[in-house]
Amino acid sequence: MMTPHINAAADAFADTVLMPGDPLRAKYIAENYLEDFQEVTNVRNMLGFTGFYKGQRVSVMGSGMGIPSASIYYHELATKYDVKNLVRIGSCGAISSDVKLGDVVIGMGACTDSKVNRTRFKDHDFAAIADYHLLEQSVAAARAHNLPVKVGNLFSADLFYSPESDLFDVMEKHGILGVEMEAAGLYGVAAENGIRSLAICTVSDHIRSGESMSPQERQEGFHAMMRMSLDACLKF
Ligand SMILES: O=P(O)(O)O[C@H]1O[C@H](CO)[C@@H](O)[C@H]1O
Ligand SMILES: O=c1cc[nH]c(=O)[nH]1
Repeated sequence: MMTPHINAAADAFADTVLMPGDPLRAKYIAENYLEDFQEVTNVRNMLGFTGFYKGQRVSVMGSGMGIPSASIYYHELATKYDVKNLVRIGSCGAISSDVKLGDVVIGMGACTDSKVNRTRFKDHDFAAIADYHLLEQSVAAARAHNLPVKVGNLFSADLFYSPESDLFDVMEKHGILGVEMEAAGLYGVAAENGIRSLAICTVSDHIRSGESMSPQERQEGFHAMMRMSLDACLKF
């Protein structure tokens, strides 16, 4: 079986796929956390792997950056590979001084300046929300790891380099925990196809202070999020 963007066999993916934007973060997770793993797809170098974590079959695959790229993979995994749970494990920028570099935030909801959910939802405002079960199990896994996650709203931006700097003030006023580029699209695809989804992000940049992680830290450094999301998968 193949889609235009995934060259994996029909049964190549586990029910749960963890999805960083970066395919090399996916490779890193497979190599460092999964046993008996195999590369199952590599079209355009958007690498995907399936292996075992604490005895449970789990997959990890890159999504690319931004809702248009990621939605292709979310859609094909949901509709062609019968995947049940899509969990984004990404990076994000923080705005509030209450959210620090390295903090893990979970998107109970995701606002966006993208039109994709309006396109799906007859131009009305679709409330892009996480699946409650995945959220609950992820918060429980974080507690078990003594990882103080923050749960709330994300903002999925079309532009990484936005000219609208005053939008960050509006986001902060409305309690946005993290700015990233895929969660609202993920929640839209999941709702459209009746599957479960969640976005978990590690803060890699502070938009106010200018603090920023290196590319290598973004690829290989999010161990707290990797461990808690893999442990959460055991309960999905
Ligand atoms: O680190 P990932 O998961 O790619 O997530 C964030 O990083 C990318 C931008 O640098 C965007 O994809 C954004 O959502
Ligand atoms: O979209 C993103 C991702 C990481 N950091 C940001 O500031 N924005």
